[in-house]
Amino acid sequence: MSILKLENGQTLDNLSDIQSELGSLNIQIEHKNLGKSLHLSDLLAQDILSQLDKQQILLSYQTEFELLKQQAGYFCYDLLALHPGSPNLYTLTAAYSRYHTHQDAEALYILAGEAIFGIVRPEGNRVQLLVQAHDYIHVPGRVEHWFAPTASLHIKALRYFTSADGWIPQYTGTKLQDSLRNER
Ligand SMILES: CSCCC(=O)C(=O)O
Ligand SMILES: [Fe+2]
Ligand code: NI
Repeated sequence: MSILKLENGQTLDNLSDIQSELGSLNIQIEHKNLGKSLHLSDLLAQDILSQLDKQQILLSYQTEFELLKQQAGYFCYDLLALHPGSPNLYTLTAAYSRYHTHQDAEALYILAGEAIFGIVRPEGNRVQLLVQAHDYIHVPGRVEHWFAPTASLHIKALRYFTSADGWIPQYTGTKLQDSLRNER
């Protein structure tokens, strides 16, 4: 389930409270357990996935993708799978965890593990959203954010793209450290 931390340190874990806090940015957050096979849960529990494993996982969510394609106009989807032993884990997370925007919307469905989105709200204050298994988030284009796995360093998620370009980051230079300093 998602948890939202406000800049004043208050945390919200009630989904409708979180949805209204993020409403001003039109960020969509849902929690839906799509209920899959036992075999799939075994795959999602594995760190090392073969190409075939990854294909199987993607195929398992094809039907949901087709539905989302109609509803939200997604173009394609892929699988993000990070674990402590992932090659170039730190290069990836270093890039993701810098504040950035992109033209395209950024949407994920969390399959396993967890991650944090840092988000700048229109009034300039910053919030952090923890997303976990079965959470679906849609961040509209041009919303300033960062993304990082939690200390568990485990995250598997479907990433939904609205164009072939993907999420080309425009780094904003907002210092993460500053935001942490501002957050009590
Ligand atoms: C790794 S998925 C989310 C990271 C991100 O914000 C991005 O790639 O733009
Ligand atoms: Fe992003
Ligand atoms: Ni759930």
